[in-house]
This record gives sequence, structure tokens and C-alpha cells, in this order.
Amino acid sequence: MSTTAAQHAPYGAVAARARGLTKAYGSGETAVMALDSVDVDVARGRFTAVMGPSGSGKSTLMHCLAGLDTVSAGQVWLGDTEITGLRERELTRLRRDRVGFMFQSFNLIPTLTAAENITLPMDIAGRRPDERWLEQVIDTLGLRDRLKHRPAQLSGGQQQRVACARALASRPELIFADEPTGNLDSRAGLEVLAILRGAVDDLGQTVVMVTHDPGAAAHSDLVVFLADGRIVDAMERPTAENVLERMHLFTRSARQTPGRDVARGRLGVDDTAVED
Ligand SMILES: Nc1ncnc2c1ncn2[C@@H]1O[C@H](COP(=O)(O)OP(=O)(O)OP(=O)(O)O)[C@@H](O)[C@H]1O
Repeated sequence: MSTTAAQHAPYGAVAARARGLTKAYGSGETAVMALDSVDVDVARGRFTAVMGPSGSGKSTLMHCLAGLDTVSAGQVWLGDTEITGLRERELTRLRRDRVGFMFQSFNLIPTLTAAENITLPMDIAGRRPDERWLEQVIDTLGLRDRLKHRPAQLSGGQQQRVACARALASRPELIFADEPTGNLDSRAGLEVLAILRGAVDDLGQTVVMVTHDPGAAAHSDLVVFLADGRIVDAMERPTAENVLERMHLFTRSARQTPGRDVARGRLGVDDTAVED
């Protein structure tokens, strides 16, 4: 995903696209401009990471691209379908058929078992899971002996893995992942990243992942950097070191810009984030 992604992928090879995407929360003096006229193309069959300071608009961008949030101005497409202006029913169907989600809040149904949560989107859609793929996902995520447990009986990390399995189970074209490794220990986090990488390399799926972790971003093909609701930079074939260096550059330039909030935490490069 980038403002220049069209240079890498021909028109039509775009999984999601936004033009002039603007999102404001509230109105008047308290209005927050979360996204400010963003143009992006999410190239099909690639793994894109979205990074940026806390509050820069990463989650909002993901929600708007996924059709989970309305936009204040601009247009969004999923594949060739413009979703801005689509009726809720059509939008729900489109999301159900094409998109998988992994969010910070796992959105698991408390009364269902892990196994039932994993297959719920397919059950709703009346689709049968590919059993071999499902078994592979369950084993890779280490959920085999937790399938009969309800979310309250699972640790945060295990709930995250169930949410991850649910997003992957139906092999959606496009996976949106918001901090998918945030609650996992490093081994489980690496496994999730390997699964996402494999989904792109082996299955041709498209992944968009929000992360604060340069190590996680290094698993992607392209890192897009957001600041103040705008795309300010992009990096192909990232390494953790290069991403970290770029984040520090942003921190330094923000410190040198009078009038901006340069508190280290607000810029999303707190020590835990960069040292992961
Ligand atoms: N529902 C909302 N109501 C009002 N303001 C909101 C709402 N959601 C987000 N915002 C504001 O919009 C801006 C962008 O938020 P967003 O959550 O997209 O940032 P982010 O980069 O994902 O942050 P973080 O890294 O902390 O998760 C922030 O200033 C945030 O406070």
C-alpha cells in the first residue's frame, strides 16, 4: 500500500483503494481530523504494514478501508467495488465474503467455544470450512487443546490466537490485522507473522497489518508510515533496523518542529515498542 503502489501493480491488481479519504471525529472546536485526504492503493498479494505514532490514524485507516467505519469525505474501494455509499446489507456481505479481521479487541463471542468462534463467520455465510486448512491453522496456532474452551477460560494470548484463526479460517482475499502480535509472547507472535507471510506467499492473500513493532513490520513487503492522518513515507523490503531508524528520524524531526506534540509516548516509539 502506498501513494505510489500503482507503479508496482497494474490497475486492477488492487485489493483496496482510497482516494481523498478523510475522517473527522466530532465537530467544531473538539473535532479531530483522524485522516486527512489520504490516497492509498493496497496492492493485491502483498503484505503491507502500517506504522506511525499513537493517534496518527492507523486504526482509523484500517477501519475505513475495511468498510467498518464511515468516511467524512473521499472514496474507498474493496477490489473493484466502491464501498463508500454502499448499503449496510451489501457492505456486510462484501466484508463477509472477502475480508478477514484480526483486531486488538478480539471480538470473540463469550458463549461460544473457541472452535465455534473460529468457524462462526463461515457458519453465518453458510460455507463449509476447508478441513485440512482449518486443522493446519489450529495446529500452527497451538489451539488444538483449547478448542472446547470459552473465551473467558482462555488467556489473552490464546484469545488472540483464536481471533487469528477465525480471520484465516475462510482464507479471505484480504486480511486486516490490527496489532495481531500485541498480546502474544514472542514465539507465538512470530508464528502469527509466519502464518500471515505464508497467507501472502502461498495463498496469494493480501495482508494489511497495523503494528508498532519494527520486528513485526520487517515481515511485510512494504511499510507505510502515517503521521497526523497523512501518509508521510513508505519503505519497500523493510528490515527491523531500517524501520527503527526511520521511526527515530520521525521522532527527531517532530522534536524539531515547533508547536507539535513531541512527547515520546505520543509518537508511538516508546521503549517497549522499539525494543521488541
Ligand atoms: N471514536 C472516536 N472518537 C473520537 N476520536 C477518535 C475516535 N477514534 C479515534 N479518534 C481519534 O482519531 C485519531 C486517530 O486515531 P487512531 O485510533 O486511528 O490512531 P492510531 O494511529 O491507530 O493510534 P494507536 O497507535 O494509539 O492505536 C486520534 O487522535 C484519536 O484520538
